[in-house]
Amino acid sequence: MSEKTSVVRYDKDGGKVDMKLQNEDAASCVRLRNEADPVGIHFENISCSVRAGLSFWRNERKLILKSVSGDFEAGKFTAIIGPSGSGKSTLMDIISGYRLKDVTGNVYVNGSQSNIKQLTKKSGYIMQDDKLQQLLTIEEAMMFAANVKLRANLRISAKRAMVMEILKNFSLVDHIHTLTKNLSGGQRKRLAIALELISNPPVLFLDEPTSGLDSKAAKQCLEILRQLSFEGRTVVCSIHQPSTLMLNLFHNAYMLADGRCVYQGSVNNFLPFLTANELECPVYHNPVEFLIEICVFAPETHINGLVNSINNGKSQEWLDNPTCWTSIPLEKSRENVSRKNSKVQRIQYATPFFLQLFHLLKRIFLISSRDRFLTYLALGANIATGLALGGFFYNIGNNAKKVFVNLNVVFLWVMFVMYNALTSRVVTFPNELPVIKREHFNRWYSLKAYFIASTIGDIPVQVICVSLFMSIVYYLTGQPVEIKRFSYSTLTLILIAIIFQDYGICVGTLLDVQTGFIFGVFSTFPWVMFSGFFLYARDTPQIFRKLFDLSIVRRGFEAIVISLIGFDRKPFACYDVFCAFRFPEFVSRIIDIDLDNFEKDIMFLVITLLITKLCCFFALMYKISWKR
Ligand SMILES: Nc1ncnc2c1ncn2[C@@H]1O[C@H](COP(=O)(O)OP(=O)(O)OP(=O)(O)O)[C@@H](O)[C@H]1O
Repeated sequence: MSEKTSVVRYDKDGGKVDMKLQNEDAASCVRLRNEADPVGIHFENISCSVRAGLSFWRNERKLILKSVSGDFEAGKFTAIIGPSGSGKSTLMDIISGYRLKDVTGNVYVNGSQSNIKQLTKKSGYIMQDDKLQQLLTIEEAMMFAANVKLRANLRISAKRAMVMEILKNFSLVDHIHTLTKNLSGGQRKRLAIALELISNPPVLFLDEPTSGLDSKAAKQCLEILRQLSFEGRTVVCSIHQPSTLMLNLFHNAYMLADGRCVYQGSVNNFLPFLTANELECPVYHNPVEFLIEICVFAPETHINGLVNSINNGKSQEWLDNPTCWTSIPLEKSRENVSRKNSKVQRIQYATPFFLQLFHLLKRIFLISSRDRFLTYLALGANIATGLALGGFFYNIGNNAKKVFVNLNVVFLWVMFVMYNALTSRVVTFPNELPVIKREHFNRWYSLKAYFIASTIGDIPVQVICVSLFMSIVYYLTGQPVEIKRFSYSTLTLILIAIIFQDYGICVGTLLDVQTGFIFGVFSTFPWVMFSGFFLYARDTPQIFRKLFDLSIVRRGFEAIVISLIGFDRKPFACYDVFCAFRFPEFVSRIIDIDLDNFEKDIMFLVITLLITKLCCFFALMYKISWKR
């Protein structure tokens, strides 16, 4: 029998439970913690420019980082400080590999030949406004991270033990069953760090981890980070204006002013550096605040003096134990931070594709089951609209006198399903984007796995909502009670819903909520105009006729009309002496619909769906991977 080790776990109420852990699990847990090698980062002549102004014609550019150099020493806790807008986040984005566009310069990692993707592989980046999955508990969020970020062959009990150990260090065990949306700001920040620590990256980048926290929570957060650096990690965090107490928690400081380096060195050398530059920091004055004030208010010449004194970050004079970077063979270790080079290597994930897919799907269904409000809202909207339309147009489906009213109702079905699917995704998807961005950038899972999981996860929602809506409205409006006709028209509406849902995701990916909403609704206008409902193709000039064939609304509308009045439907019932529109073929000719087009329409919708899916994927890729 294998030996067991005692590990403390916590039950639902936060009480301690003695968990017997297989010795192998304990060993894997320890092994994982010790796997990281210290990583030192050196960067040289990093510049970054952005477009200045909105003119498309003139390519005016503004330099936001001006050839800065510096060192983030292995196993040290370094603060990037500086006035607002000095370029702290930009520098962090560049060194972490998050920003690749319009960047020049070199990054050296431990002196070995590497590129920016290799550094990304070794690091975790916790962004300023890190968005977490709101509807997962701390334990679920951590276990999801453990499942996708740790080796697949690691036992679940080992993963669990590791999660509990990290949570214990972050004082989060008492809240493991609390939903992340209910956590305090400090707890959320700690959870964001804990999530990245699961894969034990040797480098951690944190953009303003203390923003929005009170001084106690900020200090607690920095103490944890300092502790992580003692364990051999290189921890770099940007911080706006640290108090003296906070500053003393860091080993090194790297200070920027107007995109240039004005100080690099140990925190202890801050005052001697000021004195060496003939700047006398008043007693009881925070030296960082003092230097920031100088950078903000003093004339340009003063800043130039500081930049020259520190050689824009190249000088290592004020670091306690400067690394001898000159011993590195530059040709081998040098790596330009350009996109071209960074794309050479493919990202590797800890778990295989299908496992990523499995865990993502599990999370999607868990979140959907928790998102009661949205679920009830979606179901409620479909039931209410179905009842309203069914009530207004009660039992008209077989009435020869109301044939055209019935067609209006069908068009309303299409409009409802289309706008419902489109707007719901335009509004909700931008909230999901930052989470995907963070998780994908930190190599939790591939974009392909996420996309396929979310596609599969969205299908049941659309199928249930549309089927529910159709069951009500189809029955109440008195359409033919035939399974074939009902299933054909429902299938068509489901296809329309999925196409417009994907279109909504595309728009929501590329635009913000307000612009996306306006653009999304407005851009459907051509499809509606050429739907053949307001205007028949035969009444328009020849050159516009093809547009009717390309309209998704037209094809969807036509397919539903055919499933209702096509397939050799019997004449409509006539309750008057004479009814002009008793025969479905005659009606179809009047409304310019060919009753043999059903397969073609469905084929068109399926191809459009595939194209929209591809567009969605590329939009996501553009936003998350390429536009960096
Ligand atoms: N895409 C962009 N287009 C135009 N200007 C930009 C862009 N990105 C950054 N900037 C500008 O670059 C400068 C540096 O921005 P950055 O966010 O790095 O500053 P920061 O030091 O982190 O500021 P804060 O402490 O306020 O967060 C700012 O003036 C900012 O307006």
